[in-house]
Amino acid sequence: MFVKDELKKMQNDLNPDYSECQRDEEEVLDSEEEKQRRSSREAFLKLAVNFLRIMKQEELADCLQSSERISLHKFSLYRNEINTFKCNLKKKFQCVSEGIAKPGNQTTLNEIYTELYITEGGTGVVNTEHEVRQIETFSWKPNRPETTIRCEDIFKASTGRDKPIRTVLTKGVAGIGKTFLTQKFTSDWAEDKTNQDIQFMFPFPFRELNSLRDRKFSLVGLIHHFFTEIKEAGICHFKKFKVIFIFDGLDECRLPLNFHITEILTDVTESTSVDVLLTNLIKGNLLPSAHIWITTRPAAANQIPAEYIDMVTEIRGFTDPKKEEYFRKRLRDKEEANTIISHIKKLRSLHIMCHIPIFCLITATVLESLLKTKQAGEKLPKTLTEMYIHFLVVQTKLKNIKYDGGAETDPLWSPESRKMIEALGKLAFQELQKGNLIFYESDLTECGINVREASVYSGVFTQIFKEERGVYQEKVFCFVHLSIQEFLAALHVHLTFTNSGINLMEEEQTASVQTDKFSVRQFYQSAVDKALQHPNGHLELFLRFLLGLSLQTNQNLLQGLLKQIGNSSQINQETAQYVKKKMNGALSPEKSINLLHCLNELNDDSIVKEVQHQLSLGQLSKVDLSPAQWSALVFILLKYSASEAALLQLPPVVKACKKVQSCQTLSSILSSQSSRLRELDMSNNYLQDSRVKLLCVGLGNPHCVLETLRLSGCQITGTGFTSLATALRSNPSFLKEMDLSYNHPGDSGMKLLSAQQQDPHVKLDILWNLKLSDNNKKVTQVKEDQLYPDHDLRFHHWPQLLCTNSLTGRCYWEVEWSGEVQIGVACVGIGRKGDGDDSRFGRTDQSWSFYCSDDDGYFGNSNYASIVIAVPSSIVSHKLAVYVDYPAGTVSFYSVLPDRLIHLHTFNTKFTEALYAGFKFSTPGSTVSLCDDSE
Ligand SMILES: Nc1ncnc2c1ncn2[C@@H]1O[C@H](COP(=O)(O)OP(=O)(O)OP(=O)(O)O)[C@@H](O)[C@H]1O
Repeated sequence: MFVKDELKKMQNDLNPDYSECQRDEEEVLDSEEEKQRRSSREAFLKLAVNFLRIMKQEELADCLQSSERISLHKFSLYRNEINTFKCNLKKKFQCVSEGIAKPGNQTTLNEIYTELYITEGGTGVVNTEHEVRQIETFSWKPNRPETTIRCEDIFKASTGRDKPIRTVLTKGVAGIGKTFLTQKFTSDWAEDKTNQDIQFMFPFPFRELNSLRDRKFSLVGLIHHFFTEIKEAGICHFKKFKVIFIFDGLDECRLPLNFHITEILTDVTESTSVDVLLTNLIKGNLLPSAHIWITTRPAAANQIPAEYIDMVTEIRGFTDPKKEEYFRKRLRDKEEANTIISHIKKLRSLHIMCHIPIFCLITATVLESLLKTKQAGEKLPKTLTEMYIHFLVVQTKLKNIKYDGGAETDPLWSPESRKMIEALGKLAFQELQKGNLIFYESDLTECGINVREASVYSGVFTQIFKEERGVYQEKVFCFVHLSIQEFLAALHVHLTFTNSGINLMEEEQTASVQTDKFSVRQFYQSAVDKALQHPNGHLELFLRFLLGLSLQTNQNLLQGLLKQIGNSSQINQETAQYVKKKMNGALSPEKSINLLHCLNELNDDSIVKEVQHQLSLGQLSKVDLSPAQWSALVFILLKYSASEAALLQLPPVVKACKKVQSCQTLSSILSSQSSRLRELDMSNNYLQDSRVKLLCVGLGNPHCVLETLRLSGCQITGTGFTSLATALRSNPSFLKEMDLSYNHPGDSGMKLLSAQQQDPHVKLDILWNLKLSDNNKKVTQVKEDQLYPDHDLRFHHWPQLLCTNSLTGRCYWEVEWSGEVQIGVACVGIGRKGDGDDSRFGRTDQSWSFYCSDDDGYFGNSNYASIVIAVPSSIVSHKLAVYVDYPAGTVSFYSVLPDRLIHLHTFNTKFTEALYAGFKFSTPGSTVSLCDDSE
């Protein structure tokens, strides 16, 4: 029976038509009897394979041997080894090395892990902006629903996806928690908490793969190399299992990944270089059923062509409540946690930066230590430079006490500590210039850092400098966060200048007398110039730190390490002036805003204050803003949650905008996630196509929430219309109203916009579609958009209009109509904006009208009262008469027949404001014409 059953199963295994789900009834059970049965099966299979080989049926033998059944058998047979594998993974990720580990007081991943906000979407497009700047323009109030993903669901398709997800690319700036997330994902699986349908999870950090650059492996070999338990269990067949490969830190990859090479590899046992192995795995040539998860900093995301990525996700860090949760987890003293949280909340810049977990870690370390030693009246750090200086001081103090046996009161900067910081600073600066974020032994040696010392050091300054050991001997080093590297680089440049007078910011370096005022001024100004020249803004944070270090208060904090520069307050003022001058030149908004941050580091908040003052006075519209003030305005609007009143002022402000730069600035306001700008009126500005194009960058950004855009009389031609149409196509969700009158769209421009209006995704509700003709006596509702000059009295939503002359005394007129229209009168105070009833003919008590329809006949309307008139077909006419007796307060309607008038209805009211004749249209093609003899 057993033999018969097994043979049947084997037959099924060798039958290509036999489906996967039919195999599923083969379950792995744990009972003793089951175990025995499994080992008998295994033996029987081996026999069968042997027989097949003797019979020269090699192909069948191979097939049977590599079948899922064998693998499944092995999977269950090697359960112990697999448990060891899981156990080791668990151990590996359980403890996190944060700061100086106190023996017996190690933090575990599960204790400290705080949920990250992860969103689905985004493209693999590279972002060349500086990462920290990207973070700062980020706010936690998404303007539209975003698909968020939980850590354990990274491979679960969101609704609407029909294809299973094979490859996921997760982006996130430095220190945002990519590695932590992959560790949590793996350890939750290893702890049997989540994703239990997955049989194997293999985490491979790129920095460890780098050390295998010159070696050859098969995929199985690579797995065995990293995970010896798998090798020892002899598991070689992964084809039919659910396997996840996790590749963390693509940005650190030093393997030459080339996706255009033709070398196709499908055999998991064939050896090749690791880069070829990886590209084939990612492309799906190798193990097409495996899942692949790659994490990367944004700038490196484009190394993998988009076609090989099924889903892109982004880690956005901590939400506001999670920031607080993190601090509470980390700082066990409740009171301390409260003080720190409230300090951070008060300082918006710090609060924003705390979206990044690593920054939370730095902040917590610094503030925790300062709170313990703070004297009464002493202030907590407010600027970035201050925070980083304190961080360095805290770390050094800890190292002195813990490793050098020093006391709390000992001088902070021993010659050794100074030497090491100087060397690390040199390394930081040199590598920053080269764009390197990870370094090798040779890089360290070049900066005079002995690897043995450095390895001691990595244990000492754990928070500053990290040493990682791959599976092989080669060690890789990095600063725990890019911003630490930038800070130490700035410190190095400053130290070099104060110690030797050499200005590293200049191309040609000659030593000068550092006390010479001219050279000190030149030093800071050349740093500003150099940072501004950098195309991608990669020296922005560096510059903030360097200028921050020019403050005497900050230099005092580093006494013993940094020599003071004489007369620094005058120099600071001059530097601030220089920065302001630069801000008024032609700069990108990003660079202007960074310079504004630099002013903040220099303790100069004059521009922000000026603009805030103007905002509070409500005077902004009367002031011609300088580009620097523009940047400040953006900064205030984005960062300081401008009051409603301030925002309402924006349209007139924007009216005053003429410069290219202002358009760029506006564009960045519109693109910002925290932008709340709903209405933009740039009418009667000489914008032309070029500036409209700049504006369209913002308009097309998915964060733009603009609802009304007025560009009347802006000299826009077909090209500008093309940019507008493109922008509207890429971000159709919000714009409802656009005034493009008094421009020169030409035929092509008109066509583009009408095509746009047909697009069901575009809610372009108001483009005028009432056409005036016959000397303005006839109105037709048309499908094509008509462009008219904008006018405050125009109805923005409803297709209705009023005549120009007000009605006084007694008036009578006749109107010929067709289609579906309303004819009547309205007070001048009738609403004009929005789609509410207050602006709708017949629905408001400010209008009295008659509805006329080819299909439904007549009925009267005012303030919702419907007066249905039973009209016998003999008296239905397409001519309606209106008679208004203003002093008496009556509006009468008549059906005009060839030989008589038939009274339909009279509304009785009391008129208190000017009254106008008006019409509303309900379907395209409807018309009304004022008859010639109307009075
Ligand atoms: N979810 C989290 N909960 C608590 N702390 C976190 C979390 N994510 C990150 N951290 C803290 O931030 C530090 C940096 O995180 P991680 O190394 O995961 O960042 P990363 O995005 O991989 O950065 P990089 O690009 O520099 O490699 C961690 O060591 C940890 O201290």
